[in-house]
Amino acid sequence: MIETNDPAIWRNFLPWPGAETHKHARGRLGVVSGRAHQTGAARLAARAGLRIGAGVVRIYCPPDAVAVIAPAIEAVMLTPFASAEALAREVEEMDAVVVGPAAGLDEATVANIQALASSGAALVIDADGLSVFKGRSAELFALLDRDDVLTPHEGEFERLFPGLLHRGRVAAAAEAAERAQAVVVLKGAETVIAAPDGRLRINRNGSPWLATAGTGDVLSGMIGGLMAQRMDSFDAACAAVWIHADAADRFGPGLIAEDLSETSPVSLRALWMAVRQG
Ligand SMILES: NC(=O)C1=CN([C@@H]2O[C@H](COP(=O)(O)OP(=O)(O)OC[C@H]3O[C@@H](n4cnc5c(N)ncnc54)[C@H](O)[C@@H]3O)[C@@H](O)[C@H]2O)[C@@H](O)CC1
Ligand SMILES: Nc1ncnc2c1ncn2[C@@H]1O[C@H](COP(=O)(O)OP(=O)(O)O)[C@@H](O)[C@H]1O
Repeated sequence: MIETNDPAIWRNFLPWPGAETHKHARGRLGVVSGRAHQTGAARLAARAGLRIGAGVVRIYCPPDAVAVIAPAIEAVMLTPFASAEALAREVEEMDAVVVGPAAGLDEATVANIQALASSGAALVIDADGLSVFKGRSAELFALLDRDDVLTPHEGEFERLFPGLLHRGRVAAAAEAAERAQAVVVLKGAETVIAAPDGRLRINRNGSPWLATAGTGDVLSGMIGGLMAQRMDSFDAACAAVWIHADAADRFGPGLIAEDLSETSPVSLRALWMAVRQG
């Protein structure tokens, strides 16, 4: 019997600010943007990370993207980087970093992930950050720590683990976490979350309203936002997957990815009240 991803399991581990908290202590999240014509995904992830409680969120972007992103953000901050080495230096202060959404399927993305892996930040790798390693997944796995998180949909999963889905989604996710030695979030109507130590949960509050562009980018930001606040990566992934779906369900018809960050505080408040009531 696979454990259902029930909030009662991780609710008490959710991070809340205390009287002595300041924004840097609360947790710092970095999000790597793609080039000038591919910046929306990073902005979606960054806003989601801020909404879920990271105290500081900074987008790192190629220099050509500054003029596009700067007018489209407020609380989220922005730093350009001109090379993978520069990115590695800039993210030194970050607790967690999201990389991959609309990053581009090219060697620059590979180099950026290699550079990020040498930083102290825990990584959430999504979208192009996964697809770019098609046919060379061992290179990606060699870079990962056990607290890093991969967030593939089935198409991306097949690129990294060809043929594995034939075993069924649950067995496939568990084997993938073992091979990657990282947390794997296999997205879908019932998202499966697997850790390299064998922990395994299946999420059953999935919402079909999530079947719209950019919702995966939001999820990566939510996971990264909780990891930046030092929540265990597996629990952070489980909590974010549940909150993401709960927020979608609360919004319902007409949902677009942008709405998730605006609705997630309602989900968070319900969890916060449940924790306070013991
Ligand atoms: N606002 C934005 O800037 C957005 C940017 N996005 C970025 O755009 C880039 C390309 O996105 P694409 O949607 O083309 O790339 P995908 O890898 O999602 O899709 C490419 C192909 O993969 C397969 N596929 C997709 N989802 C699948 C699923 N759930 N199960 C099985 N197969 C599936 C389909 O054959 C699809 O044509 C990515 O970097 C992505 O992060 C998207 O996240 C959408 C929003
Ligand atoms: N029918 C569905 N039921 C429940 N959740 C869904 C459904 N379709 C998509 N989702 C969720 O929506 C998100 C889509 O992510 P992804 O495919 O990466 O999209 P994008 O790349 O556009 O951001 C995932 O969290 C996935 O679990």
